[in-house]
Amino acid sequence: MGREGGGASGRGPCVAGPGACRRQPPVAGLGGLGPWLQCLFPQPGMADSAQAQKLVYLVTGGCGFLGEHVVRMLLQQEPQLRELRIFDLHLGPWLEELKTGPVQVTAIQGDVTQAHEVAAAVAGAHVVIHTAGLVDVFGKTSPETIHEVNVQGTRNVIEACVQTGTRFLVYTSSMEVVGPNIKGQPFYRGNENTPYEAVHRHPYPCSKALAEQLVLEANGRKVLGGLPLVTCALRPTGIYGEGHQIMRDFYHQGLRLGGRLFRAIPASVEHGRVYVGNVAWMHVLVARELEHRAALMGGQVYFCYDNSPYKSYEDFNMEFLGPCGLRLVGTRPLLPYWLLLFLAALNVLLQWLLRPLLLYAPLLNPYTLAMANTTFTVSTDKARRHFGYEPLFSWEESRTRTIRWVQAVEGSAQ
Ligand SMILES: NC(=O)c1ccc[n+]([C@@H]2O[C@H](COP(=O)([O-])OP(=O)(O)OC[C@H]3O[C@@H](n4cnc5c(N)ncnc54)[C@H](O)[C@@H]3O)[C@@H](O)[C@H]2O)c1
Ligand SMILES: CC(C)CCC[C@@H](C)[C@H]1CC[C@H]2[C@@H]3[C@H](O)C=C4C[C@@H](O)CC[C@]4(C)[C@H]3CC[C@]12C
Repeated sequence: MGREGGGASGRGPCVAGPGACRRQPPVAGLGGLGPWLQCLFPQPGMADSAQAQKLVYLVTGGCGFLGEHVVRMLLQQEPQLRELRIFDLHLGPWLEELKTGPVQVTAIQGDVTQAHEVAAAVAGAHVVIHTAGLVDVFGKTSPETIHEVNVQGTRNVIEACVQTGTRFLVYTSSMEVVGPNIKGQPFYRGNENTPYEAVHRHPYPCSKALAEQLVLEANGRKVLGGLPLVTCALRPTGIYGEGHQIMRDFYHQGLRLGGRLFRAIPASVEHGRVYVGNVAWMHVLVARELEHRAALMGGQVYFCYDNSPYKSYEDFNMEFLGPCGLRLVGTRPLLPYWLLLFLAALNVLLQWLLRPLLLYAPLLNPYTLAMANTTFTVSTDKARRHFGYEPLFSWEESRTRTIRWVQAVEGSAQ
């Protein structure tokens, strides 16, 4: 079987340097009770798998938006799990509830930029899912820090695998490794092989591209014991779902504006979105299948996709915010693009002027405007062909879960 790669490989240059399956149905509605109930009422074949609980997984960034879903998904869907290590700079209080289940849950407070902390966490793990990262496109952190966490942190994870003999590494990359690029060229329903000039300037996509490259190049390196490291990278588009901070920000902004949001982006600009539960499920499947399909999957990249509809960023958000009482005003953008660009540039200036006094980091800046205003959507079946991925959550279920979560945010804000 020929190797896939090519086109939208995301290995294009960063023009600025670092500065610049076995599918199982979800245990619906059980929350963290799934594994418990499965123990009490074993399904056919469960006795075997319970005896085979032998694997140790490490999830870096396991307390983040995606990381928490990966952690919960592993506990629900990976019968071979014996120990789950959760490594994060900030540990969440919700981890406590997981510690009473049948899988040993080990919470490790640590920093991926500290090689010794990473090595200690990785030692003895069979699989590492590396989701930890600094997601900052708003200028909250310096480019150097973004590089340190996203690139050096990933290098530390790779070296820890090599030094301690861990063979399987799954890296959470991003669509931004490919685009939108600095020229604002559309990527319309493309796949992993679609030709596209992946050229970036912003520190975040640059760091993700460099880190992904490190991960893919590490595939095949000999780890302690002499066996080869098997790596692959998952590239989610814009993730949405329970816990999505930016959705929460838009919701609160809409409430402040009297229940209205004002259209800024033409409805015709498609922005790729994928439900967090499906992204987590893809991570679990890849982690499971890497061993059996190392020759096919090692060194590969996969876009994360599901059946979420193709829409503009704002129209997509309204799928959830609409049922929560918000309205998107205007069928066309209310402000001309040049004025939005001017406001975005003004925000950069204000951020710089105010920096000695406070952190001013609004959602609108030239980079976020370009992202929202450039078509970037994926249409691929590579994950299905390579490891049998099918979305675990339908669009209807993803939508319902997200709406319920926004409504709960509303309830808790009152
Ligand atoms: N949110 C998206 O739309 C999206 C899309 C594509 C890719 N991604 C990628 O998915 C991953 C997770 O993103 P997210 O949206 O869940 O972000 P998040 O900020 O919610 O989660 C990141 C987690 O990493 C942890 N972390 C940060 N710095 C760390 C450090 N130095 N050491 C240890 N842990 C550290 C944070 O504490 C946090 O819990 C990131 O790698 C991101 O690049 C996210
Ligand atoms: C012009 C304004 C009215 C709207 C601004 C929206 C802006 C904050 C949104 C638009 C697109 C969003 C990004 C996109 O969904 C994909 C990713 C990839 C991921 O790796 C990190 C998050 C990120 C950058 C989203 C951040 C918020 C963006 C820029």
